[in-house]
Formats: sequence, structure tokens, C-alpha cells
Amino acid sequence: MSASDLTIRSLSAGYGARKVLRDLSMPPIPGGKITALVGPNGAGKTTLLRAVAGLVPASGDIRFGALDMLTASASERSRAMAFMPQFLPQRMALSVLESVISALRASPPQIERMDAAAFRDVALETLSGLGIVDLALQPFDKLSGGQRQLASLAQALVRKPRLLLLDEPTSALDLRHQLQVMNIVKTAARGGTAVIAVLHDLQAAARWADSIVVMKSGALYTSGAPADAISATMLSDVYGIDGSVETTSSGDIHIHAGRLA
Ligand SMILES: Nc1ncnc2c1ncn2[C@@H]1O[C@H](COP(=O)(O)OP(=O)(O)OP(=O)(O)O)[C@@H](O)[C@H]1O
Repeated sequence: MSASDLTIRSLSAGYGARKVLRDLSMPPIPGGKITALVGPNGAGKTTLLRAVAGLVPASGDIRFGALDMLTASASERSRAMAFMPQFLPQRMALSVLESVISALRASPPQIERMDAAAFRDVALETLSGLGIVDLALQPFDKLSGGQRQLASLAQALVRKPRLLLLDEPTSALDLRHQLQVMNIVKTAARGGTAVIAVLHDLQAAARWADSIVVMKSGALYTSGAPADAISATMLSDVYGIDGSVETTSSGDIHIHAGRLA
């Protein structure tokens, strides 16, 4: 196991008496790769990310490298990871730039030597990479849904986390921004970050992810390389869809969701 692998074993998590994940174990999620987390609505994908981020009560074992995520302090966790939630705050009095700077200020010790100008430069560079530097001075709560998603992603990326948890990061984005964001996420992964992204679009998951974890009813259904994890049987068992999956000679995967099974 490497220092940037996430391992999850015998994980149980939920909300009060409602247990969503029961004794869930999965193969290690490696640094340097994108792992897509897929499955139907209510399967427990967000709950899994929230358990890793320490946002729901959980038991079992979650380790990121040597760090025990279930007993780590909030500051130890935030030094290692960033979490972009599915539902973004409706009210935030800050501008986009201020919100990104404040995310950066909550970052690891290397920021101690940075002055205000350096914070601003790093934040602007991140906004520029996402193509939203023109939104820097806009109030966060006046943004469109997609702009808000991009600004929230900037808050996560600016911290250069070693573990990046993304809950439906492209659900509100136009095609161009989807490509831009997934390219940036891929660059972060290739730099060594372990990325877990909840994606509903299986075609996008097949295109961008190195491996896919399929969840059903709070449990692991299967996991593996896209060509192994996405199959007609999986579409039927997990989504109740009669479909087919074709892998071309160049290795591209085409998913045809035919009709309700
Ligand atoms: N705050 C909460 N309190 C109680 N139950 C919750 C809460 N949040 C989620 N749940 C329940 O936990 C289960 C799993 O929800 P979760 O959000 O993890 O699923 P998901 O796979 O991310 O779904 P989606 O694809 O619809 O976002 C659902 O049955 C949901 O009703």
C-alpha cells in the first residue's frame, strides 16, 4: 500500500438509527488515479464520501496512507483532503475570490510563509485554470448553479489536496466546462492525488476514470477497470436497465441504455 492510497474496510455509516453503509469493504483507492463512484440514487455514494471526510458518524477502518481517518483530528484530515459537496451553500457573503482565499487559508502548514498578495495570486491562478477568473469579484451567492459548482471546485483544488473527494462535480456544467473540469481533475490525479468522483454519467465515468466502483443499496456491487465494471449485467442488476456495452478496437466504451428492464 502506498502513502497516497485510501483503504476502506468494514465501514458502517449512517444517520442516527438509519444505517446506510453496512460492513463495506473495497479494494484500495490509489493515489495518482481517478476512481469514479457510481450507482443509483440513494445507493450511499454521498454517505461514503461524507464518512471519509468525517462528516457522518462511522465505524470500521478508513485509512489514507498512514493516517487513520476515523480518529484523525479535523486539522489532520483537512491537511490531507478536500471535499467538494453535492449541495453547495446557498448563502455565502464572500466574493468568489475571497471564498477561494479562505479555503486556502485553511490549508496545510506551507501557507504560513505566504503573504496576502501570494494568497491572492494562488487563488486567481486556480480560478484562471477553471476559466472563471472573470467571476473573482462576484458575490458567491449571486452565481448560477454551474458557476457555483466551478467556484466550489476552485475551493477544493486551491489546497492541492492529496485526497480529493468530488460529489457530482460536473452535474451542473455545460459541455465545455465538463471537459475543462475533468481535464483539471485528471492533471491533479496525475500529480499524485487520489481522486474519488461521484458521477452519474456512466459514459463520462468510462472515459475519465481509471477504475470504477459500483454501489448498490449501501454495498459494493463491483469494482474494476471501466471495461470490467460496466457491463450489460451490471446495468440490469444495478439500474434495472436493459442495455448493452460495446468496447471498440481502440478501447473506447459505448454504453447503450436501451429501456427499462
Ligand atoms: N441527512 C440524512 N438523514 C437521514 N437519511 C439520509 C440523510 N442523507 C441521506 N440519507 C439517506 O441515505 C441513503 C443514501 O443517501 P446518499 O445521499 O448517500 O445516496 P447517493 O447514492 O449519494 O444518492 P444520489 O445519487 O441520489 O445523490 C438514502 O436512502 C437517503 O435517504
